[in-house]
This record gives sequence, C-alpha cells and structure tokens, in this order.
Amino acid sequence: MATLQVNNVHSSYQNNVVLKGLDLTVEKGEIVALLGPSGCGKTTLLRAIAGLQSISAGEIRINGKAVVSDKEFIASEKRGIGMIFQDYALFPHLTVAENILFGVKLAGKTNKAAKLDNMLALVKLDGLGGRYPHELSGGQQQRVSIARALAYEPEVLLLDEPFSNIDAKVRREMMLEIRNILKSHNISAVFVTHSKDEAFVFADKLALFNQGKIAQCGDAECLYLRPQDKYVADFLGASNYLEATVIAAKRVSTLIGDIDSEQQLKAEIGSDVELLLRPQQLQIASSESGTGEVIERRFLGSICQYLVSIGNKTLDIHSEYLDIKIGEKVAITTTPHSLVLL
Ligand SMILES: Nc1ncnc2c1ncn2[C@@H]1O[C@H](COP(=O)(O)OP(=O)(O)OP(=O)(O)O)[C@@H](O)[C@H]1O
Repeated sequence: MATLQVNNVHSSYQNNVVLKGLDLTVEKGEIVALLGPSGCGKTTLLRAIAGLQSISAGEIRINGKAVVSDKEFIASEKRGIGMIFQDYALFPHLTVAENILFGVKLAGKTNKAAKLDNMLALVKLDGLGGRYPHELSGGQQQRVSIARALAYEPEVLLLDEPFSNIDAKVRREMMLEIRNILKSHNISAVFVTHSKDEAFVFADKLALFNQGKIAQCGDAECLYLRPQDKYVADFLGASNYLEATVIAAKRVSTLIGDIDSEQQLKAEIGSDVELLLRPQQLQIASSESGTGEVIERRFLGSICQYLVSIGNKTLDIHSEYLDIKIGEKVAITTTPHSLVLL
C-alpha cells in the first residue's frame, strides 16, 4: 500500500484556485520532489498534506487512511507527519537535546536518553546535545531539525526547501547525507524545491508542477529524456527543437539531415512534428562542406558549448571536440537515441 495518496485535490485562497486537481502517490521509502517555478502551488500541497491548508475537493490518504476528504479531517498532529522547514524552526531557548526530544512520547528517562543518543549519532551530532541552536552552524541546525522530525517516527516526512539556506559548497554533500539517512530508515518523504538540480540529487521521483497541476511525474531520467511537452523539456534542461517530418517508422527528415531513432516513433509517417534534441545529443566536427557555422564557443571543461547557426536556426551543442573555432564550418550529427517528438 502506498504511504501517501493525493487524489484529485483542489485548494484555493479566497477566490484564487491554487491546486487544480492533483494526483500524487508516494510509496513506502520513496522520496518525491514537488518541483516547479515560484507560485505554482508546491508549498500549498505540502501544507494540505500536513493539515495546515484546507482543500475544497479530493482526498489525501496516509497508509490507506483518509486524513482529509469531504467527510474526514484529521488534525495535523494526528497525521503522523514530520516537517522540516527552510529556516529549521528550532526553539532557540531549548538545547539540541531538548529540541530533538520535544514532542517525543516515551516513558522513562532511560528510553529518552537512548532515543536521544540514537538520533544524535544518526545526524552526526554526538556530544552536541547540550548546545543551543545559536552555537551551531546552519548545516548542524538543519541536522537537528531532521533529528527532531525523525525522533517522532513519522509516517511521512515533509521538507519545504530544506537546503536553500545551506552554503552551496556543502549543499550537495548534505543532501546526499540526509538522503542516506532517509533511505537507511526506509522513510517516505515529500520535498519541495524549485531547483531541478536539487531534485535530481535528492529525490527518487519528480512531480513537476505547472500552475496548480502536475505536468509530469516520474524519475529524473524519464522527465529529462522523455518529457511529454515543451514545458517539462525546458524546465529539466536546455533544449533544441527542430522541425521534422516523419519519413519512416524510425526515421525523421530535418534541417540537419535524416535522423534515425532507436525506437519506433510515436507519430504517423508523413506527419510534421518538432524534434527535441538535448545539447549533448548533438555533435559537431570541422568540415569544409559542413552546413553549420560556429557562432559562439564556451569551454566548460570536459566539453565545449558551441552555438551553431544552420539555416534560420541556432543550435546549442555540447561537444567533446574542444578545438573548433568561431567561424569554422561544421558537420552536425546526432548521437543515437530514442527520438522525442513534441
Ligand atoms: N496565504 C495566502 N493567501 C493568499 N494567496 C496565497 C497564500 N499563500 C500562497 N498564495 C498564493 O498561492 C499560489 C501558490 O503558492 P505556493 O506558496 O503554494 O507556491 P510555491 O510553488 O510553493 O512557490 P514558492 O516556490 O515561491 O514557494 C501563489 O499564487 C501564491 O501567491
């Protein structure tokens, strides 16, 4: 049974409809990112799951039990939810130990002490139980907020932009560390972010929002390599679109020549479509008779980014050939893959 099910949820602020019929499933132990630009409704959904935002239609279930529907409303503190906020929300006048044990219902000092030791070890803060939040770094405070949320043994952990206050240099390491903690305890989590890079590192599954709806949900590879529309394609990374005509079950004709697909195309022979090509799915090589011309070049380390003009198009190409100069004529080819037609 899925840990969390969101079925056809609608929600509004006054007359402003913010969630317009959302469906989402989070399996046991799965980490799902709610991803999308500012104002698309990610936090509203997180708050609705937590019981802090009302819904006007639909239902939310945790471990099969409705926590909100047209007939039910279970209070926030009874939903088995742990929350981690962007600003950590620690109690400043309580020590690390007191923060972590706040709200933990365990009988006996020994049990509480064991729980505390366990949690401190889990988030690598052994020996720091007596400190106050202001005596810790941002990353350490974030770890206390995680320990506090986990001490309560939630069914679902909700994280609202938890990494945005962490120094960019340590952010990735911190994300992997927390991901490992969640994975090793098989904790289901929903994580709000507007950063696809954070979603790629932290989540198993991405739910990409577009104006109160989920445009596409799936793992990062699926959304990046098989986006169902341009909104998804563009949000996940740089894209080139080429006008193309399907000329066989696995072949299209384009400005840069005929291109073969590794898999059968999802369009009829003869139809006009747009072909999505990621910058690294295109390659260039110097060629006197080439039809493209390099108009910009940016060295990025192991690859070079070239802007190549061909016909009335400019293509963004990441090539492993590093020595091509601006103004050179180039032949453009594609690396073999399953073509995406939009
Ligand atoms: N308390 C509120 N009262 C009225 N409107 C609100 C309120 N909170 C959010 N909204 C509106 O609801 C919409 C969705 O907001 P929400 O915070 O869910 O977006 P978000 O995707 O989480 O954005 P961000 O990434 O900026 O946090 C926005 O248009 C916002 O202006």
